[in-house]
Amino acid sequence: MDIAKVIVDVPVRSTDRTFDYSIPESFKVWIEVGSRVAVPFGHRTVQGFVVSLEYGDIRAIKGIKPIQEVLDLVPPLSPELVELADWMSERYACRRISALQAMLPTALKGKAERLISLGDTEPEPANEEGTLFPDEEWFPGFPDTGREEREIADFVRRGGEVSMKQLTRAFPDGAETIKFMLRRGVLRESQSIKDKMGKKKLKAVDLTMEPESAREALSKLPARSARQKEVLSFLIDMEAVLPMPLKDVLSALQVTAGTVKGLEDKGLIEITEVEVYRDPYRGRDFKPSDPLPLTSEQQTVFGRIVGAVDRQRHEVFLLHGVTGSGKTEIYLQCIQRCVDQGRQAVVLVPEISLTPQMVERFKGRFGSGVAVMHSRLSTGERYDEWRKIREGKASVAVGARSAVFAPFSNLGLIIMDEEHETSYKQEENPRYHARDVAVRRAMLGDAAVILGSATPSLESYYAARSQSDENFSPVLLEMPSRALGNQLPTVQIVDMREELKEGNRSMFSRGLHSAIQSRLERGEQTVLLLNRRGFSTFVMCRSCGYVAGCPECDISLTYHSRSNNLRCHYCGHAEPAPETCPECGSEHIRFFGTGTQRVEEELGKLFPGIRVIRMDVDTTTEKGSHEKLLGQFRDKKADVLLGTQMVAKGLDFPDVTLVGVITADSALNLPDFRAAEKTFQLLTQVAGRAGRHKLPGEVLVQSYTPDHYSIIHASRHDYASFIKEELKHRKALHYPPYCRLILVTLSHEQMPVALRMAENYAMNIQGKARQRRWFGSLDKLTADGLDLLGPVASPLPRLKGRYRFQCMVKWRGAIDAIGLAREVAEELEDSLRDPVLQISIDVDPQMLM
Ligand SMILES: Nc1ncnc2c1ncn2[C@@H]1O[C@H](COP(=O)(O)OP(=O)(O)OP(=O)(O)O)[C@@H](O)[C@H]1O
Ligand SMILES: [Zn+2]
Ligand SMILES: [Zn+2]
Repeated sequence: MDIAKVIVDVPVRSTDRTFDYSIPESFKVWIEVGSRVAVPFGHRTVQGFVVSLEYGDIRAIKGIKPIQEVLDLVPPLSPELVELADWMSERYACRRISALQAMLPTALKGKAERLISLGDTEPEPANEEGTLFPDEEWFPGFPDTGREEREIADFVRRGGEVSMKQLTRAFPDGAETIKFMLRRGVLRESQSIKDKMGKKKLKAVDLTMEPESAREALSKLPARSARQKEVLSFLIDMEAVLPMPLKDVLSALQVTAGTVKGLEDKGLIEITEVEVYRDPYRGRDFKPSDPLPLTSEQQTVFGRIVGAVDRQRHEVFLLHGVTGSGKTEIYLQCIQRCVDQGRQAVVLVPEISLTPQMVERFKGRFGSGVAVMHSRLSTGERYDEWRKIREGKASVAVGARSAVFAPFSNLGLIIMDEEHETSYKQEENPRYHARDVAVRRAMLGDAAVILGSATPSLESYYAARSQSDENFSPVLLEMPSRALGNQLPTVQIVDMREELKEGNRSMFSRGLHSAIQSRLERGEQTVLLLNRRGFSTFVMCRSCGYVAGCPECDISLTYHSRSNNLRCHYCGHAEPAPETCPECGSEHIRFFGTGTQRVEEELGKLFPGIRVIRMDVDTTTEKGSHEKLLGQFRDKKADVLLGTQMVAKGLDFPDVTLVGVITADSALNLPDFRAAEKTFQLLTQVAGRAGRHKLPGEVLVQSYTPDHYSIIHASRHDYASFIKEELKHRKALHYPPYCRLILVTLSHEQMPVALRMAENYAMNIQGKARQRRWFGSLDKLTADGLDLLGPVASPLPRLKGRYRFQCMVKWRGAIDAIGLAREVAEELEDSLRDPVLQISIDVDPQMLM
């Protein structure tokens, strides 16, 4: 191969294509598709990724430059991942470089670095006058410039090559001289790519000779070197585990580094550096677990999945199993099958449920072969877990969203737990959804996919049922009963309007109050969920439960305090905020809001002495705090676990018999067409925490809209009925899964400019769609086509000093709407050449901000 096609890491759109570089002879064995290289680009050296290799006559290509450096011995990306990045760039209208970068740990985000080495010119000779007057006091105005120059040259010579940073640190006042030396060619500058974080090295001690000879040397050591003799004889005994970390030697024998150094000076041992992995779970024991005999329901599902795993065939399964049905056990046994075949597996879990309990279940079964990747690890730890995967030291990766890019070479199975979770969608560029990426990656590599959930997303469930999408038609597998044979907990809905009518203004209904009381008396535990999503943005009547909604869009209006009005973020409808309830005339109409802290205080007042663990963003920022709080709750150091969404998922505590939901409705009122779906999912999940073992569970759901179908169906554990009703709404209003969305946000520092751009964008995309005969209202479009809503101000109308407007493209069918949205954006950017203008494209948005 002679030519490498490289995607360069330069943040402008015009570079979103490959550039050709020649491959120097000495690099030919190292360069593969997926290699990371340093290449000259303009006047700089930049990082790039090799995406293909070609034969060719490099002399025929004018101006072709050679690759400067290969940055890793093992390419950080596989050909499969490179192909996946290509697909992502089309699927999500993002640049190829941002897709490639999303696949790598932060530690590998290389930056160019200036390197200084000696040039051909000799430094200035010693200044004779200067040597005559060594005290440097003579002749002000004639400093010995030669001396500083020689010192700098010596420093560079010793290092061979030093970075500009090191040099200026060593000679803080030497900038002038360094510049002068560079200009005369005494020093030479080059550029290289330096990683953000290196590998961790540890000093280690090793014998320089066979134990036999070492023993002989030991006997010859003089008696006064008693400490040294002790060290040497220890090392001889430990021969099998050498090299041994220096610090372990020091602490085992209580000797100083000087003693060990003495032995090195005598040539008996050597102190080397070994690479170590920063293991975030070092020193932690995980209870080993054996495969459980499967229940018959599990057996059926397992048989179906391993059929695909054994044949190494691409197939996608949607595993719909109620809470506690034993989905995790299925995951574990499928992984085992996959690993037995010499392939690897990835388990994706939502960040928030990547609890120690979860990690323990995988580490307990597969030991150190499990790499864990999540955002609470340090950059170094994450890098090392990633390396463990790339270097073949792990065969299972458990992690959040980005673990879908785990650099396995022969991935056979991808599992996505709680597949309905919105956190699988990345909200910043590249705006990918890990579910789609997982399915695509598995397709490229003949791997199986399991999407598991007690409440599958409408998109997945609909796709499984209709089998109409050729790229995504999962096989539906159901597990309707719990693995331990116990019942799902009973759920009671408490009408909070009634409570208010009867004079109870507290946030706890009488029912929930007495339920907590009885748990305290029986020594059982309670989980309390405060759903904070959507608080204080909507207007609700406390007397009748009325919520102000948009007459056009069937979603709630958002309150804007500055203008004191209510607005719809889909269509732009606005109206003044009401003083009294338009339904019942009550004055108890207000903006809703309650924090976990207030609930905690209230608990303390109502139940003196109650022990509460509060889990929310405030109490879990510190590293390890999550683990600590849950550990305390498991050890029964508290009666109540109170928290936000975090307490709803994945927890499996035997003594939790009561789950209380403070207000079920808050998320219902978000300006989001998925509000009902999210409410149903959250209630089902949190209810599933109760009565998972021997003791039966009870769930109390407080609500101001107890008749809402999402709440009623959740209380009956009736997924099918909920889906049926929700699909009806989606169909009538043309929302996914009956169409797809692209959210285009345009922002600028100047409001009128931003607005004009957004209007232009809308006009242009409509015009082009019309030309292609795609445009029309989805009501009337029977087949393929697109419609456009907006422009309207974004729900966050001003962000970081920028005004934001959005257009929503609704489309369906086989048209290339994504390509069109991108094309119109790029044309607008090209015609304006305004660097302040930003256009972001979010395909299949989850958050409509
Ligand atoms: N075959 C089995 N035999 C005995 N116990 C089992 C079996 N399968 C699962 N269990 C136990 O049942 C409980 C629930 O299982 P698990 O946590 O895997 O369910 P899940 O479907 O993942 O639940 P959730 O969606 O609520 O997190 C666990 O305590 C688990 O150890
Ligand atoms: Zn009212
Ligand atoms: Zn509206």
